[in-house]
Amino acid sequence: MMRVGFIGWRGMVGSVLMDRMRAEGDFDLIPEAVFFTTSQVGQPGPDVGQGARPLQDAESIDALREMDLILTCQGGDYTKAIYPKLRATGWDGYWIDAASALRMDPNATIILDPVNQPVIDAALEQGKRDFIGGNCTVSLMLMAIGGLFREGLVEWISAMTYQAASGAGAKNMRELLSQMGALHGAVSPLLDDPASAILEIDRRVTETMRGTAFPTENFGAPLAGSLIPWIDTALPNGQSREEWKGMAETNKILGREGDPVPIDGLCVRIGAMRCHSQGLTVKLTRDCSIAQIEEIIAASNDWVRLVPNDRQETVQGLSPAAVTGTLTVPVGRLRKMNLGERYLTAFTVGDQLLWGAAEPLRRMLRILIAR
Ligand SMILES: NC(=O)C1=CN([C@@H]2O[C@H](COP(=O)(O)OP(=O)(O)OC[C@H]3O[C@@H](n4cnc5c(N)ncnc54)[C@H](OP(=O)(O)O)[C@@H]3O)[C@@H](O)[C@H]2O)C=CC1
Ligand SMILES: N[C@@H](CC(=O)OP(=O)(O)O)C(=O)O
Repeated sequence: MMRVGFIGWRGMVGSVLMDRMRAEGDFDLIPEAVFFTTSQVGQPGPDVGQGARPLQDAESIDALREMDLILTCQGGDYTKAIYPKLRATGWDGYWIDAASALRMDPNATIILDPVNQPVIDAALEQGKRDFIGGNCTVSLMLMAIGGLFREGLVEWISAMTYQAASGAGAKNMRELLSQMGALHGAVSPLLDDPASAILEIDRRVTETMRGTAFPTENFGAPLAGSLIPWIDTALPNGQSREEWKGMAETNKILGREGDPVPIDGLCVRIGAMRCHSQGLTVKLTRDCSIAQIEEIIAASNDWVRLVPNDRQETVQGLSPAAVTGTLTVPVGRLRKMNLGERYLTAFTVGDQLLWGAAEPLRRMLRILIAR
């Protein structure tokens, strides 16, 4: 593996990827890292230990064809525009992509190696060359409870999600903070006065949130102090596309499209910055003690962490505030439900820019470099 081309490296997902690759010394393993851009051709690229060379044109098929491997975080529109043209030239390099555009293509493999290394190995043996990062919510759910799937314990899952602003993009993270600031600004004199009436504060907050000056250009609705129970586009069956991905991508990741596990739920945007959370209901295929379930989950990968079903530990460790910026995927609130012994509930949190986006990509790059 000689030349690796990076596209989308300065965006939000790409920047997290670059940080992780630097931290793990990944660039030391790449003989030639070539950086592309759609808007800054010729400007100096990043220095990853090989000197800062001029950025190349990400729309030049000729330049892209020189690469043995392309890793893109540029987004689905870029993939749809460039990938078919590049393959049409006969280019047979590896394509690693953060965008969803190619995920369900039969030739593509969705990558999450701590969960589906055997699926990745089989794809490589079959000569497959397209390796696509999964949807953040799906990847984080599988990092959390992949062990239960591995043990054949999952009959079905209902996943209720609490998704961070970052999933909608950098502008949306800014808008969330602007909304928070606008709400605070509307009542700050009243907050400073301990004698002020809380219902008056609440009235002004509501008035501000509903006002035409409230910044909602990106979300289309208030998120700070509220929530948005719809993510992505609508499908004819009433699901949102984000909800559809839960079942479609999970079963593809696990390589069990022929015998799919039913998964469904509601996906909700909340005012967290970059951690997605999920409340899961799992119908187990057989009765299994909580101790056994905890053991299976804890042993399933190096990043999952069991949080005891204890108030203090949950409040301290099972939240976006505790997890953000880390690779740890805590799972807690594990207990059997009143519904019956085979109904398990769990809550999990994960950083959607790390395991939800950048981390599976850099790990796939390493897998390919090591071949
Ligand atoms: N956000 C998320 O949670 C997830 C996103 N993805 C996928 O990754 C894609 C990229 O997402 P994301 O990283 O959020 O997108 P960004 O909007 O942060 O970056 C995308 C591109 O915008 C260009 N750009 C223009 N102005 C700037 C600027 N000021 N700073 C940085 N980049 C700039 C860059 O391209 P150039 O250098 O060519 O100008 C950059 O690569 C998505 O479209 C999606 O397909 C996948 C999983 C999760
Ligand atoms: N849709 C996700 C983020 C994302 O980029 O998903 P996907 O990679 O499946 O398009 C969210 O809004 O939280």
